[in-house]
Amino acid sequence: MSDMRPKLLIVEDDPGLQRQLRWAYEDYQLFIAGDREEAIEMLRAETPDVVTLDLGLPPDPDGTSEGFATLAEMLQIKPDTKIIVASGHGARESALSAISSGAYDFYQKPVDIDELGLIVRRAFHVHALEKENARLAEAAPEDARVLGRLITAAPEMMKVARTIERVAATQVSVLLTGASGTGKELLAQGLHDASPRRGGPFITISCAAIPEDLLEAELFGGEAGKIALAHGGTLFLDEVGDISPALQMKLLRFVRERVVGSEGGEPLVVDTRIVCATHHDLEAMIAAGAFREDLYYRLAEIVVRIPALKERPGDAALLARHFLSRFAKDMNPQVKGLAPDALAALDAWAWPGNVRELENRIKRAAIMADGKYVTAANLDLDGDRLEGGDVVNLKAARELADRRAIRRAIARTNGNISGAAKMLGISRPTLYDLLKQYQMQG
Ligand SMILES: Nc1ncnc2c1ncn2[C@@H]1O[C@H](COP(=O)(O)OP(=O)(O)OP(=O)(O)O)[C@@H](O)[C@H]1O
Repeated sequence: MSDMRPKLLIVEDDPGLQRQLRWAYEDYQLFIAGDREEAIEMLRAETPDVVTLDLGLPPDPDGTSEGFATLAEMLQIKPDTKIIVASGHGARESALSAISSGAYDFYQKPVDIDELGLIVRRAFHVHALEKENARLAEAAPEDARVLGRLITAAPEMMKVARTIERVAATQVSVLLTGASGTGKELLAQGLHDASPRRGGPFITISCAAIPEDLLEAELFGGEAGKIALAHGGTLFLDEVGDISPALQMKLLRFVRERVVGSEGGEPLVVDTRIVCATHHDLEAMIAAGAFREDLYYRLAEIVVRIPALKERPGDAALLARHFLSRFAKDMNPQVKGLAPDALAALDAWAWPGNVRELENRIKRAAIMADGKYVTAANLDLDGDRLEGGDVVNLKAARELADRRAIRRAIARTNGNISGAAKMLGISRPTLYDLLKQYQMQG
């Protein structure tokens, strides 16, 4: 069976230390190089994701020149390699300049195996994250786009989009039903854009947002009314279930006769296509006498039900990435993606406000994130925010990240330590050690 463990390359010229390190990493496939030439050869042959590199290599074992040359060459060959450099005691400066040359992290000799183990593990974790985010950033946008601006990978939503495309070419009236924030307006716009009327205006009016007397003027107010403005295009009546019985009557008359009154008293003939949306159950409203049945049948020749975000598997993450890349670009360019705990939290959330809520949360998180990745805490979906206070130093930050990842893995595997260890990419004994170290038992 092929070895599936992640590959770690150790570049170290001291045979004693080589031996010591060989025993320390049971979770990885180890490759050991004693000088630059061997290191480069192994990098090319095995393409390890993480490398630990001693800066004092022959022929300059007491200096750092050969170490820096190796670092530069490796990064040139494989820039995504996470290289952790080792510096001698008191050589903090060279460690820092290695970081500015592209090293991922550093540790100081003499080696503390536990500390180095933690750094190596984090390096693998970060590498995996970056790879996953890069893959998704490449894969998602174009093929996940339907009807122009709609983003989805869920078959339920694809079906909706296909229906919209098909009815767009016809003259039938369409009623979109679905909860708030599911994308009804976006779909109505998509319908207009896919229809022969795309060159005409797309006029929207939200019937719930305007008091009744104003709504009447907005709709029917002669040449300046929304109905007349939609001539040659599409009129989108959002929240049509909220209009009063008197206005329902007037709307019915328009739908039948296709004319509105003008200032001069002459009726204006309006050629527009009506698309409606509502989050109400109109059939129940009809049964209760709150909505006219005759109007309903005029407006709803085709009814398209839009599934809630929760009913579209995978879409929360897909949309989150889309919104994040948009907002991060404008507001916080260092943010590159979503951390695994954020993805897990997106998955677990019920999304009562649907895509609109998701969009707002991602916008806020993009601003709040202070690293490369948006976390569950940034999304405000994280139960354990108490720990999210100011981070004192890198060690504390690592511990915090470890604790979060561990707690989440244990929660997701229902307390199964073996399963959680597997999910975290570490051995069971290592996980037990961490639980003890962080006093997370019980
Ligand atoms: N599938 C999607 N892909 C990309 N953006 C989306 C998607 N669905 C919704 N949005 C965006 O989410 C926000 C809410 O969508 P929209 O206004 O269309 O929802 P709605 O159902 O009309 O909501 P409401 O009933 O509250 O008016 C908009 O900014 C819209 O662009």
